[in-house]
Amino acid sequence: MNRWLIHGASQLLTLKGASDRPKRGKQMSELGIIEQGSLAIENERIFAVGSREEMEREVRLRWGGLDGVRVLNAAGKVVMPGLIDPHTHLVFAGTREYELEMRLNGRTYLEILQAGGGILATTAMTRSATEEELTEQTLKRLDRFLLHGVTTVEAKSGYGLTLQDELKQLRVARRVHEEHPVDVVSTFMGAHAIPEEYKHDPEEYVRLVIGEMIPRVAGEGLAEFCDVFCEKGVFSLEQTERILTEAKRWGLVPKLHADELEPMGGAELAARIGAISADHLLKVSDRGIRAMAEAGVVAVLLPGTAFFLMAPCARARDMLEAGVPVALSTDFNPGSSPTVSLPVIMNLACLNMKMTPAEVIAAATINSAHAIGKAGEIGSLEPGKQADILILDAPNYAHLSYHYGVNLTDSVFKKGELVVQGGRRCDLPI
Ligand SMILES: N=CN[C@@H](CCC(=O)O)C(=O)O
Ligand SMILES: [Zn+2]
Repeated sequence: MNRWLIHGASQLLTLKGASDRPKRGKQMSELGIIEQGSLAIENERIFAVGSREEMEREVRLRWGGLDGVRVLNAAGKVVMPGLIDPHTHLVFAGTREYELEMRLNGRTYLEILQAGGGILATTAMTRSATEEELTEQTLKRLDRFLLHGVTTVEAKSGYGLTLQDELKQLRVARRVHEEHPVDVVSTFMGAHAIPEEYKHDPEEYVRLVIGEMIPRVAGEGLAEFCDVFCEKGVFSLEQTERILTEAKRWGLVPKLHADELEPMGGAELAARIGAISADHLLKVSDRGIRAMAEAGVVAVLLPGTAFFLMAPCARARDMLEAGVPVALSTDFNPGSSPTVSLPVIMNLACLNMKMTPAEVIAAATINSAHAIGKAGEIGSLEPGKQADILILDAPNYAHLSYHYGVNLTDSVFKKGELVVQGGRRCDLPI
């Protein structure tokens, strides 16, 4: 029996009460804080949460004392749900550091893509890599996510762009999910770019995505979601709608890269088609914001991408005021956001989108869990939920957005196992 008592945190952030529906508006600032909070774990799950005194009583009653219970003293620390990253392009080969200089010299992100670079450069490198090579590189990245307090990531395919190479990426995502403590939730994104070989007949590629890729991915149970890069010169609104409609028919839940570089009506489509999230949204219209609020589509905002592409951020405050549930993500990928640090993204969300330190915590935990349909299991510290827990070396939550670029992760529990302690992996053989 695995039993832990995490004891006497200066702040324990429960984020309770939002497992059924994501937090919106003022709820985003309510973190359900327990001062001098304690939490008990039994096997993979949280079994009780409360004040120090309540938990001492509970532990005596339920466990008959502390025999066989491991105790972690969290005095002076913050205990909170493990961070959840709901939008990454985790599985790829190679890097694109040279594009930074091209962009600094005035080339735009889309120009680089249209010239066969960008996503297409990573596609070429990913196609040439073996499943073994991709697995090894992806496991390393997951280690880095974990050391930054992240316990679940969503991962998109989209650097294969052939049936076999898309399946290869998704198989790697499944394999690392099984091998690594961080949970990986998969999204099929065959419609990430038009591959070179279909440049002169993009419609033919859309037919391939719809007719062959979606049935195979869904048939093999390799993804839960389907995403499309709905953007000028990439996939049109009409093509996006066709792809996502077919995905739905196969049981894949729609997501969208929406209104990132040009206003395309992506947010409106997300609402209309019943997408679980619409992501990016730098150029979203007022109508799109209203439609998302009405339909309850989670806005996954990616201020690290805006920062790295030197673009103005999404209008987070307008979305929050309109009642759109907001989540945050790294958008980790080799082109537009090569960072694994969700805490840095939270800091950027405060400084560049004027979200508060409390709002960004709700956005990167319970609302991120909603963006990937997992809020019944993770995203808050409540009895019965998976024991995915982050302990910060800081006396209150505001430190997370304040020490920018500093990793405050002290300890991490994943499914009730202590996997990071003192900022280092502690579950590996020496
Ligand atoms: N915008 C499209 N896709 C990714 C970037 C992928 C890449 O540049 O490799 C994004 O979300 O930013
Ligand atoms: Zn993306």
